[in-house]
Amino acid sequence: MSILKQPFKIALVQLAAGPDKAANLAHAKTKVLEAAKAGANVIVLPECFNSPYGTNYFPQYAESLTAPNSSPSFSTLSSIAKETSTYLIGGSIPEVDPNTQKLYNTSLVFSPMGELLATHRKIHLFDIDIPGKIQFKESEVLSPGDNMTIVETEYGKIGLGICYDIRFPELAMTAARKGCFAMIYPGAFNMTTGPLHWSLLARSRAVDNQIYVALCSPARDMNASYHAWGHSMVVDPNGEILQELEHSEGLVLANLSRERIEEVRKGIPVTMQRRFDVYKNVVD
Ligand SMILES: O=C(O)CCC(=O)C(=O)O
Repeated sequence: MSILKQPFKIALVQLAAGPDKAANLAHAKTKVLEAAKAGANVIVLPECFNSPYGTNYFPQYAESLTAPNSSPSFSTLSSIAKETSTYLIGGSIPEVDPNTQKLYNTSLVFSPMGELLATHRKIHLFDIDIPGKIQFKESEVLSPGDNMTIVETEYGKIGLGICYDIRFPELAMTAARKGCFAMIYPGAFNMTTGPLHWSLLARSRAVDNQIYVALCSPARDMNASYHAWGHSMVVDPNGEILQELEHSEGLVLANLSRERIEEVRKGIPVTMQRRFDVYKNVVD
């Protein structure tokens, strides 16, 4: 049963990021402060918000998260969450594990007190090859995470994924069955798969599980090597898009309520109608 304990406002910050990490962090801070001023209680940043997106950039921008003081992104996110008294889903950053030298695409989540609540390493790496359109192979440099992430907040449980993770319905389904009322995905789709699948996947995960789904993208920069689709959006448990941006910087603001989840589940009670006796051996 997905429980949303009390209504709240979510903000998605669609941000432009350039090569200067310190400038990216300062810019993120300005925009998160704006979102908090607009009344947001939970604020989400995009995938790779502190660097350009690309396999060649990951090693250069990676930070070790074992000692928070040595990670400028960790300390900035923590202090912004505290300053704004909001839950901050810190998009993602390239992470290096200093023991293994392995790199990950990692999201850090902070409480309104600035405490680290969760660390999600992208589970499904973005390896695709659509001839003539786009070729990308994150696994050339990144390692995959091995854990699902569910964040406990005062509003209830939120499931977390990063970008390509949204293509795997099992992740959202499992989170919903563990009681999450929303899935949040910082993500950076592109100009090929963005128009085809971004909104379709968000609406699918929402309607499959009758939960809220939020996708937060970087703004599009046509001078960068990777052209992000943008279109950050919040989808309600009925698959309806509550708010969507175009490709420029901006803020999505949406109110999430338990009543909406209950209304949708009452009208179309699929959560009560599943036939696990028929398809219980999903993994087989
Ligand atoms: O799934 C896609 O089409 C895009 C995924 C992506 O850009 C990513 O995982 O970073």
